[in-house]
Amino acid sequence: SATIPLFMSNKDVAAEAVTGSGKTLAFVIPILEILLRREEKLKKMQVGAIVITPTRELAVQINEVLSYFTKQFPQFSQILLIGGRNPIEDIEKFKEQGGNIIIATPGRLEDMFRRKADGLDLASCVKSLDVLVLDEADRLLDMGFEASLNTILDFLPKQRRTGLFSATQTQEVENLVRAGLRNPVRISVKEKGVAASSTQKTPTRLENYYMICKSDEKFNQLVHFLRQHKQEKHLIFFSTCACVEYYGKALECLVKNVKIMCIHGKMKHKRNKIFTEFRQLPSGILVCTDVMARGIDIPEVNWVLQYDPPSSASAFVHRCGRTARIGHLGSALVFLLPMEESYVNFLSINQKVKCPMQEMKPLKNVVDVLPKLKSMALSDRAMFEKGMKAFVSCVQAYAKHECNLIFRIKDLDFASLARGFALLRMPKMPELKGKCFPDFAPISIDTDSIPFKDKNREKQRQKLLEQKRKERLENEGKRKFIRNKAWSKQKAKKEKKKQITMKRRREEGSNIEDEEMEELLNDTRLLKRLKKGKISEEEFEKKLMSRDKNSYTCEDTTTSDCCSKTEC
Ligand SMILES: Nc1ncnc2c1ncn2[C@@H]1O[C@H](COP(=O)(O)OP(=O)(O)OP(=O)(O)O)[C@@H](O)[C@H]1O
Repeated sequence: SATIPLFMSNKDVAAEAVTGSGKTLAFVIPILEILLRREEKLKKMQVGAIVITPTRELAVQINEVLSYFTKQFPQFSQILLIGGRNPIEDIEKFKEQGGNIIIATPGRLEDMFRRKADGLDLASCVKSLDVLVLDEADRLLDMGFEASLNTILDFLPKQRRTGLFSATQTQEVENLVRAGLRNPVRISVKEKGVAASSTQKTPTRLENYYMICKSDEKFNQLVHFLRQHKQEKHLIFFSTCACVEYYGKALECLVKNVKIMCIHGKMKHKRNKIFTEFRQLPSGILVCTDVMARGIDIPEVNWVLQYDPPSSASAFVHRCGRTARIGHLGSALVFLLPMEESYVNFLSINQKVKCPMQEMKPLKNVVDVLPKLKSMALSDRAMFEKGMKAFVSCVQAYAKHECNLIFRIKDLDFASLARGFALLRMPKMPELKGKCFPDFAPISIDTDSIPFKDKNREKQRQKLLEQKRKERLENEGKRKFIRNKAWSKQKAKKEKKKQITMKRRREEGSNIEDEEMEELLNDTRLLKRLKKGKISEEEFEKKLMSRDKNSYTCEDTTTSDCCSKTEC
C-alpha cells in the first residue's frame, strides 16, 4: 500500500520490506495499472513491462501471481523467459502469443536480446517499455549478475519507470543509478508494532534460534530434530549442491515416513517439478541450496533449518524469510560451530540483518547415526563418492565465506568435519595438503574396492579400471622404451659428437696438443736441470730461446711470414 500509489505516479521506487510481506503485489498491481493507462494500446509484440528476478523458481512464482490478474485483462500477453527450456521455443511462443509483460531471469533475457538472427528482434520490441522491475534487486545488482544485467539495461529505453524490490535493499546510490532510477523514492516498510527506528529485517512472528555444536554432532542433532517434527514442513539449507545430494540421500534413509525432496541450482529439468510438488505438500522436508533462499513463497513452512550458515549476511535474512510469511508463525534454526558463535552477535548488529536470536542447546544422548552413514558408503560406491564430493565442496565453500573473519578456514577442525560427513577416509585436496589428522581414523579397507550398488555403474567402473590398468602397463612399457630410446639416442648423439670432436681434434689440433705437451715436458726437464745445477742460467736461457725458434709454426703457413704468437 505504501508503494503502489508512488510507483503509479511516475516515481522510481526502491522498496524494502521484510520477507513475506507482499512485495510481489506491490509491483504487479502498478504494472497493470500503468499499462491500462497507456493512451496507445500495446500491440502484440510490444513489451510494456519487464520483471527480472534471480532464479527460475521465483520467475515461475511471479508469473503465476501475474496470471491471476491477466486472466481479467486478456488484452495483455505475458511470457516467462527462464533457463532450462529451449530458447527457440521461447522465440516461437513470443512470436505466436506476444509478450506485453515479460517475467525473466537475467541469463535467458540477455540471451533473447542476442537472438535477432533467430527471428526475434527483442531490442525493437522493448522500445515501448513503460516499466522495469528488479525483484530481489540487491542480488541482481551484485557481482554474480553484473554482466547480464548491464547488457539488458543497455537495450532498455531510459524513459521508463523503474522499481527495485527486496527485503535487504541495496543502499548504494551507484547501484540505484546503475539500475536506471532517476531521483527514486526510497520506501522502507516496517512491520506493524515495530518501532519506526528499528532496522529489523526479519518478520516479527519469526522465532530465530541458533545451536552451538561441533561438526561431528551437527548431523545427529539434525536427524533427531527431524524425527521429532515429522508432521511439519521444513526447508534445510546446505552450502553446496553436493551436500544437498549427499545429506538428502542420507536423510531419506534415516528419517522414515517423511517425504524428503532435494533441489539445487545444478539440477537441469527436475527443479520446476520438485518446487511445484513440494509447495503442495502438507508436510515434508525440502533439502536445498540458496537457489531457494530468496522470494520463494511456500505456504506453511514451519521450520527453516540452516545446516550450514549462509555465505552472506543478507542470505541469512532471506533464508529465514521462507517461513513466518504474511503474519504467520514460523521458526528458524542455524547450526554454528563453537568457533562461529560470534556470528550471532554479528547478525544482531549488522544493518542488513538485525534480528533477535535465541540459543537452543544441543540435546544430550541423541542417537549417533554416523556409523549407519558409514555403512551406507561401504555398501554403495555412489554414497561413498557423494560423501567425498560433498566434503570437498563444503570445505571449498567455507573458504569463500563473505564473513571470513568469523568463518576462518585455517581454524576449521577438518577431522571433526570429516567425521560429521561419516567419511571413510580423508579426500586428497589442496586445503588438506601437508596436514595430518590424528583424530580421524580412516577405515582399513581399500576404498577403491567399494562397488556401486547399481550393477550397470559397477560394470562401467570395472571396465574403466581395466582400461586404466592396461593403459598404465602400456605407458610403463612406452616410458621404458622411450627412456631407453632416448637414452640410447642421447648416448648415440654423444658418441657421435665425441667421435666428431675426436676426429676434428685428430685432424686439426692433436699435434698442437701433442706439441704443446712435448714443449711443456721439455721446459719441465730444463727447469729441473737448472735446479740441480746441471746447467747454468745462461745455458737454460739459451736452450729456451733455441727451442722456440725451431719448434714454433704459424697456424696458417700459406700466408706470408709467420705472425707473432699473440696474433696467432
Ligand atoms: N494483502 C495481502 N493479504 C494477504 N496475503 C497477502 C497480501 N499480499 C500478499 N499476500 C500473500 O503473502 C505471501 C507473500 O507475498 P510475497 O511473496 O509477495 O512476499 P515478498 O515480500 O515478496 O517476500 P520475499 O521477500 O520473500 O520475496 C504470498 O503468499 C501472498 O499471496
